[in-house]
Amino acid sequence: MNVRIIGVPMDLGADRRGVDMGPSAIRYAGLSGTLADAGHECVELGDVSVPRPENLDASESRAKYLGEIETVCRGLATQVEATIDAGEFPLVLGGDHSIAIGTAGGAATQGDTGLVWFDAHGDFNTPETTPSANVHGMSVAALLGKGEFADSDWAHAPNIEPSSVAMVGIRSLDDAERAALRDSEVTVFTMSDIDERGLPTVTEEALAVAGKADGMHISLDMDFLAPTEAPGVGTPVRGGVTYREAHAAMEAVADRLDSVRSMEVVEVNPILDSHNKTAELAVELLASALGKRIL
Ligand SMILES: NC(=[NH2+])NCCC[C@H](N)C(=O)O
Ligand SMILES: [Mn+2]
Ligand SMILES: [Mn+2]
Repeated sequence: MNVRIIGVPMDLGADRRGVDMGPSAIRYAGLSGTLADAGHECVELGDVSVPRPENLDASESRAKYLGEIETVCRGLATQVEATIDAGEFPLVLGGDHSIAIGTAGGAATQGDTGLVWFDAHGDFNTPETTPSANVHGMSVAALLGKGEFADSDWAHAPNIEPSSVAMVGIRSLDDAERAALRDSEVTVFTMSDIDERGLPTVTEEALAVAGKADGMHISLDMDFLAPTEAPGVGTPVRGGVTYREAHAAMEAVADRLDSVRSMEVVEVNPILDSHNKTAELAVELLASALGKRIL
């Protein structure tokens, strides 16, 4: 496969600084070499430019830096679209999870699109419900045009139907977010589902939900994993999936790779990490998702 690597050093969507260094840490952990060893041609497109928060004012906003995030996501969506149009595979490195509005939005320019969201969080808040005003907690709601995002031509992606969205690994929801998810047609596989039925089964079902669409986008938030495995994330939540479970989930993605249009890994924060462990794990998981096998 021809893979184009796009970095998005975005930290405007989250409270903890440092996630902007995620793309560098993932590259430093050997991404292109690992993917080349797995038989992929990799082209490095470098980073999308992101404004520095030091020069901006986010006070009083219910969605901090939304204007800047819009500009970045519009640019990112254009690059993702161009990559798919060229017959290549966009692999996007975050940055905080607000960038998914651009990545998934770009994938959705191609038509009916499903979404698999591996995350501890639902990212289903809107500016009306958010407790933090952080846009990384709103990405799925934005893509589905919830609340204030209904009229937004850059965030709302009408080609993504809620019934083609599946979340896996969920264990932290805000009250209004939980109510909104319950009311929606999004399929949510919580950690309880994983405990009862196992991650491979649950991931298969999530891929089947998203696979009803013509193509799908895979979004991997590293806080999907237990913080013991992935300490370098800004919003860790105890009780996530294990190292081996995460690989199994990514191997299930690889089995469906023909219908995967794009993928991203987000929320790697090297400042909070231990010896780049989380970035190294991100590289391993991306390789598994793109077809690397033990034997
Ligand atoms: N992509 C993430 N890590 N999102 C965390 C979101 C946390 C919380 N639900 C919020 O809205 O602020
Ligand atoms: Mn997330
Ligand atoms: Mn998360």
